[in-house]
Amino acid sequence: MAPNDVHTALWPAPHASGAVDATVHVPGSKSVTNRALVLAALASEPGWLRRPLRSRDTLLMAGALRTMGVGIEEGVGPDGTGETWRVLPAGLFGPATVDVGNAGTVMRFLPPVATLADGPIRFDGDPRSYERPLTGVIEALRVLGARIDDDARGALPLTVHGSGALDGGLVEIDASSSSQFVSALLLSAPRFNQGVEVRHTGSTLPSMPHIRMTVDMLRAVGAQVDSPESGGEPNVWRVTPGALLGRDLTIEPDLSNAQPFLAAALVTGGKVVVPDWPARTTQPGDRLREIFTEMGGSCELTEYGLEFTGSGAIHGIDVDLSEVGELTPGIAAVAALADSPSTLRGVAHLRLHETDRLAALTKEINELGGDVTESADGLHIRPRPLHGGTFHTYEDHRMATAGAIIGLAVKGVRIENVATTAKTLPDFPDLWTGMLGA
Ligand SMILES: O=C(O)C1=C[C@@H](OP(=O)(O)O)[C@@H](O)[C@H](O)C1
Ligand SMILES: C=C(OP(=O)(O)O)C(=O)O
Repeated sequence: MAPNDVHTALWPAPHASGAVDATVHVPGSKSVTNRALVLAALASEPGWLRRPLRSRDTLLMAGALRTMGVGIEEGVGPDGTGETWRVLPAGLFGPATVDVGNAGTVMRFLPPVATLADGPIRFDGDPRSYERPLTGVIEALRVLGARIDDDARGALPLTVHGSGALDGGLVEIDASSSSQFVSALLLSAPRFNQGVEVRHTGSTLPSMPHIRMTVDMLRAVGAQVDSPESGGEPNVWRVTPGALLGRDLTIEPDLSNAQPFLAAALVTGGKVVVPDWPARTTQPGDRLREIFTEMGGSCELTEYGLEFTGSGAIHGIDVDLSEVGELTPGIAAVAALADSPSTLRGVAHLRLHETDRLAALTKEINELGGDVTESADGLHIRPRPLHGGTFHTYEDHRMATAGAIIGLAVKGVRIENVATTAKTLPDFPDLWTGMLGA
């Protein structure tokens, strides 16, 4: 296959001939890996990331930090076990060019890091990265003392003229289009001269668990953070300046990437076990235990992991997904196969994710015979008998896995560019066929 053909290649989504019964080892969390890389790079001593996710988004993050001077070595952990990245912090410097791909975490978390570099750091990425919201980060960094040349739209491509330090201080932002604006400012803030006080002024704020993940991970490396959850004002976060510790951190499995496998148990009335499901976590994917139970499954969380069992019935759901927006494509796919209608709400910001996910899900499910309509902030899904056809993915990993879920129950679904799952789960096709025992 010629290199470009991968984008138009069609993958015949496997149809399940019976109930699945599988154990699926899900690779590490994208969100945890990329936060851990940033925090380790800003620490005052070396650290380890054990079982990091190796996918397009995390390799872009590691590559970007390396171009700014950080050492990231392949290796084994301090006890001699486990695949590990050893991160060696160093003085950050430019000139350097960062490729953000279409990774929200890279395009938002790294401009604040770049303000601490000595020299210009240019940011560029996939065409879609030019359309994704970034103004909140750019404007906030300017208020905090940074010099940034952008394209006047407040978007990529841009150059951060790092001067080796940033004043920091108080900043107001509207993060209603992405929680990553808040996370980005907090992650680098221990290294700002005055730390930071971030005040979110917008009417809504999506993906709160991801902000809690940022706060928890900052605290775990020694940062002092005041947050709304710890008794602070709503929508206000404060980070005190200070040195960060190098840690030995084992990355949790990516619970959002566990979604298609749990969905397979639900859709086929089977059973899937995901080892190492954390007992406590800030990952939004943990909400699947509740959401997929309401949709017809049941689950048991043990020391070994999560065992999720389908009953054979799939029910529709009326749910606000604003906290867990990245679960929407997988929930929509299951909802299209349910025995009653669903309403998914609170996710208008998905129109500016990897693709316009609300439009893409509506179009692709309807082209298979479905009945989906967009609302102002989500989807109405009325299940209909579906038929085979091409499921376009718009370079969106979660569209590809959503199509694969439908393919389990509907013969003849062909997923365009399944390779796009490499953004966060390069092993997806193999894990999927392995789960099905193919
Ligand atoms: O901080 C993070 O790791 C993420 C935050 C969320 O972004 P938005 O708040 O932009 O939806 C989520 O959708 C994305 O997949 C990962
Ligand atoms: C929205 C997502 O990614 P990103 O980190 O690029 O925002 C996602 O993974 O669903």
